[in-house]
Amino acid sequence: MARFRAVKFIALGESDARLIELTPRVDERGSFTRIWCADSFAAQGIDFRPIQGNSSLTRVRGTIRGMHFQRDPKADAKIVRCTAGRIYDVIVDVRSKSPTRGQIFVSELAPSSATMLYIPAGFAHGFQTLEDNSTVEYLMGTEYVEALSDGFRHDDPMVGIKWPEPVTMLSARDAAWPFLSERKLW
Ligand SMILES: Cc1cn([C@H]2C[C@H](O)[C@@H](COP(=O)(O)OP(=O)(O)O[C@H]3O[C@H](C)C(=O)[C@H](O)[C@H]3O)O2)c(=O)[nH]c1=O
Repeated sequence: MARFRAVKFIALGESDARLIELTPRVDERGSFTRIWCADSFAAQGIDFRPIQGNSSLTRVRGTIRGMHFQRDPKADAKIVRCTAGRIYDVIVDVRSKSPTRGQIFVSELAPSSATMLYIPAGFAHGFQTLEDNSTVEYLMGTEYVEALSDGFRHDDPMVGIKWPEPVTMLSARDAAWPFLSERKLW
């Protein structure tokens, strides 16, 4: 029985976030790709178990979703994958005691790249779409708790994220986050 070739975990800077290179198995019908494998994550020392799966469709290029995170005790680790279109994905370490606190890590995700992103609990996450009709699939390590849902502005000067394109759409909630200078986040 042919074994699946292992996926490849690539560290993002000095952080515990990982870009994961998947291994599509191609044949004349198309391809088959293993997305989640407990053994692969355990072998990397990553304690992550999917609890919930989500999918978002974003119709207009240039839309930004984020920056979002869930507060303790339900800080959410997640696996993120772009299954249609293309996204400029941004994570920011908001853990007050982390050696990479406040650091920004950027990845471009698209179906063709056969990659996905492991985002540990304690990171804020957001993305800007680089094509119309971009779909993002998530595996979440905790359930969604609206009361613990939190975030900050995509253009918060205390963070300094550089987005690649003009912003075309933003939810009212994402436009209304307080500036970090008005709150103590880390
Ligand atoms: C996250 C979530 C949301 N919802 C409900 C709440 C709203 O009624 C609706 C849309 O939620 P929201 O506007 O927060 O969707 P996004 O702006 O795409 O938020 C996501 O975008 C950034 C980039 C992320 O990393 C998070 O996964 C998530 O916060 O779905 C649920 O029912 N379950 C959930 O797990």
